[in-house]
Amino acid sequence: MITVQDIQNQTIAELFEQYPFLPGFFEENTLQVNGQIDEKLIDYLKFLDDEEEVENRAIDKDQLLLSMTTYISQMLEFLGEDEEDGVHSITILPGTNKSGEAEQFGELKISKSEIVCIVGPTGSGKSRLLGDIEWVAQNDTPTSRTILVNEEMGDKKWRVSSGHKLVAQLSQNMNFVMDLTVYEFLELHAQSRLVEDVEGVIAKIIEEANKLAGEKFELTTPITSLSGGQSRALMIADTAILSKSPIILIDEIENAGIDRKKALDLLIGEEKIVLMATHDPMLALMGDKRIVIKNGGIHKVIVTSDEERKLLVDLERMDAVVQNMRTRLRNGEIIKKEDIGF
Ligand SMILES: Nc1ncnc2c1ncn2[C@@H]1O[C@H](COP(=O)(O)OP(=O)(O)OP(=O)(O)O)[C@@H](O)[C@H]1O
Repeated sequence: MITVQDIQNQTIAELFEQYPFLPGFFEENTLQVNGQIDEKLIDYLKFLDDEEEVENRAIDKDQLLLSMTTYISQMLEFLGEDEEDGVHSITILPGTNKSGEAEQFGELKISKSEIVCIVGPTGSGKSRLLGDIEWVAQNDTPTSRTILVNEEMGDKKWRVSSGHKLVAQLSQNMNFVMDLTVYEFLELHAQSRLVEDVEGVIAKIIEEANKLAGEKFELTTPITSLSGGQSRALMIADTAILSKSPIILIDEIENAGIDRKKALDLLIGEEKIVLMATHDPMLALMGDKRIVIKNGGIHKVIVTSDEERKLLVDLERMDAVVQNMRTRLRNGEIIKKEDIGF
């Protein structure tokens, strides 16, 4: 939070540079700066020592300073740039499995730049764990887990705040209902994030999305006619490039017909916490750790070993062969034994 003390001794020029949206506040409050740009804010506001001015404006110096401070804090929060509000870690505190038995781990802390995979049989509760994190559960979900943010009890503001979402979620179903072209969709999204270079950002997102998707699509394509893989690729590129959320939750990227390794590389390029539920061995080993879910509970947490990391290289090679075969089969080619390459 910004305080009055933080701003009152800075010059107006310094404040305008630090908070580019502040001139808007001056305009709204008919505060003329003219030649006083290099004065300290507190000195500039001396004209409000005059009682007549205070009466005319119906605001005194202290009130004005306070409302300016609130405005700056709210704008920073809205823009997602409040440093002190940054998320450094989340911590999962144990709850119960599907049989109501207590989960056997003390607590599980996940920090910025960590990738954690969630593995376990179908229906074991992987999506439920992602759901708990998204909801910042406070013993109020079927698992009774609690999620701490920065080692503190999660603030319920994360559940409702639209300008400042804790998580960006990429889920299995990506159904668009709006009648927009890819360009219009991205434009709306970029504008709502107050991006300055909207055109540049849109170009970057479509370029990255097309690197992930098998079949290329255009900015003029209606989003409703994108294939499952294409819309997934679009959402991944959009999330990686536009989302300010500190946590990315991914529920299965394997079946989408996109280049999964590139997708993950794109997503983890930013300093974020990434949690990914997966059935795919290659993706599971790309994480720093993996959470094993059994019967709805966190059964084990395994740190990826050096040996596993080395094996990942072989898995990636095998995966490339399979992907290549998929592409060639799709293109109507005939596969031969030597195409397998090992
Ligand atoms: N600890 C728990 N206590 C009670 N219910 C649970 C618990 N964990 C999961 N469930 C419930 O079990 C069901 C299956 O869980 P979920 O959908 O998370 O499985 P999944 O591992 O993601 O499956 P899939 O691999 O098929 O996507 C859901 O209805 C979920 O709410």
